[in-house]
Amino acid sequence: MAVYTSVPEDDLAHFLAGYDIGQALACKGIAEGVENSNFLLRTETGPFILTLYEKRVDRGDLPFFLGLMEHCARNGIRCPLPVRDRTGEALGMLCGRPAAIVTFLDGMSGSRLDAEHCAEAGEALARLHVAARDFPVPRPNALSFSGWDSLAAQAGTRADSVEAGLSALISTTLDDLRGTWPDSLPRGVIHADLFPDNVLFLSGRTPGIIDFYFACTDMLAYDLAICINAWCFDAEHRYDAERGQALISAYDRARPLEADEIAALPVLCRGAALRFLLTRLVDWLSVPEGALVQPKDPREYSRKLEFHRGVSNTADYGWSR
Ligand SMILES: Nc1ncnc2c1ncn2[C@@H]1O[C@H](COP(=O)(O)OP(=O)(O)OP(=O)(O)O)[C@@H](O)[C@H]1O
Ligand SMILES: N[C@@H](CCO)C(=O)O
Repeated sequence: MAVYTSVPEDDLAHFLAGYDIGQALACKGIAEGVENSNFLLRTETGPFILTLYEKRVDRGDLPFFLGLMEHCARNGIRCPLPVRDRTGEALGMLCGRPAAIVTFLDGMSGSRLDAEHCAEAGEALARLHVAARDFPVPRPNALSFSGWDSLAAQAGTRADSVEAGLSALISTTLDDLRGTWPDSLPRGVIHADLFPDNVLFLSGRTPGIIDFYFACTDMLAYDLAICINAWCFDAEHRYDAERGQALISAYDRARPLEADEIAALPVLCRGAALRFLLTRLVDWLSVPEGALVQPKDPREYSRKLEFHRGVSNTADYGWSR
């Protein structure tokens, strides 16, 4: 459950009075997710998602995210659309938080992932990269390599209270990446959080893509590395080469990878594993008082990082062209 900010009925009624979607019939906090306060909002005109943006979303970035969703929808991606109020605004304030209403997307997140799910996710990611290619607004990635030192400093040696040796693993990985992090790969708009809970499968339809709130401008192959980590390990956090082969080859068919992107995948996967290890670790060590949230376990990503540290080339992921 992730509800950091509750919404009293009369505040919600006042907020909705500015929209043309009818009165609220129900508004329920949503269990999944850890970053924002999400509610399933049903009004007289149908289902919506009400989101109150929390600590990791900068209000100034919201026009980028909402504009990107509209751009992707216009370019064939099945994703939510922001609902604009009577003044044409997609972004408001509710209970002291920036807030927006988006359309509800049908579909289910895959609970038991298989190679088919991974192939669909790989293709969906590549289609998203192609669809967003001409989105005109840049947004630096605050959670790329340049942001990891400060996250590591926030956790500091408290990391070892979560798992013995974790602070050493983090500092060693940061040192390794400092000299090898790529800086000349193809760049564009990336989703940066395309985990299974952000892809909604529905038979006969392209997968729905939600949660654009980490989208930014960065290396496209880094987004693929984030997906390899999120989709291609089993419940015991062991790499599944069949899933990896399915995901990478489906991506490559929809947006052919360049040779230097292929060669860089192992280092990108290490960096992507470190990024989510660090954000999960910081959240794990600092759950706000009273928040209804189940933080995600950082040790899942220390396992994945250890795996990638043993990978010497991309063929080890089960895929080669
Ligand atoms: N437009 C939508 N249509 C249908 N369901 C949605 C939509 N947006 C969000 N959800 C549901 O709400 C859940 C949480 O949403 P979201 O992933 O955006 O939250 P979050 O706090 O950013 O979570 P995280 O970043 O940890 O994935 C999703 O997993 C999905 O079940
Ligand atoms: N998808 C992220 C949470 C949002 O950044 C994780 O699983 O750590």
